[in-house]
Amino acid sequence: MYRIAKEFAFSASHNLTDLPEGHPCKRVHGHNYVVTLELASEELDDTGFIVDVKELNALRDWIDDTLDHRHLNEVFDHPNVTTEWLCKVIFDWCKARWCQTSAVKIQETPKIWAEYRP
Ligand SMILES: Nc1nc2c(c(=O)[nH]1)N=C([C@H](O)[C@H](O)COP(=O)(O)OP(=O)(O)OP(=O)(O)O)CN2
Ligand SMILES: [Zn+2]
Repeated sequence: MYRIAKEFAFSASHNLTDLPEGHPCKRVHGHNYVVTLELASEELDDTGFIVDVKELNALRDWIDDTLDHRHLNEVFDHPNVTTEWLCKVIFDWCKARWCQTSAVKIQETPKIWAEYRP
């Protein structure tokens, strides 16, 4: 199996609305998110690529236009944009474009990451 991965970064705010009163993450706060998109394939194209990594800049453009410097609760009209939940959203966006999409990992803080890998 061949695998490639590319990182993308954005900054955004969110609040986890359904957490109990007093939990700090119930308040609006921000993160510098790092998204890692992974693609996997048993085969390579004629150039020797799974996918040209340049093509993956479509995700960078979508992140810049949709997520960067925005309030994620508003973007998704969702009360709890957790890192896990966001991994699945980005995974589905990528899978619709690149069938080789195999996982999306998001680093929310230097100490926390989540991954969606079917
Ligand atoms: N399973 C999850 N748990 C939590 C998530 C999440 O996405 N998935 N998110 C949060 C908050 O967004 C929060 O911002 C996390 O950051 P922080 O409280 O700073 O957590 P740290 O572990 O980095 O900080 P400590 O001070 O070490 O606790 C909460 N939970
Ligand atoms: Zn948070």
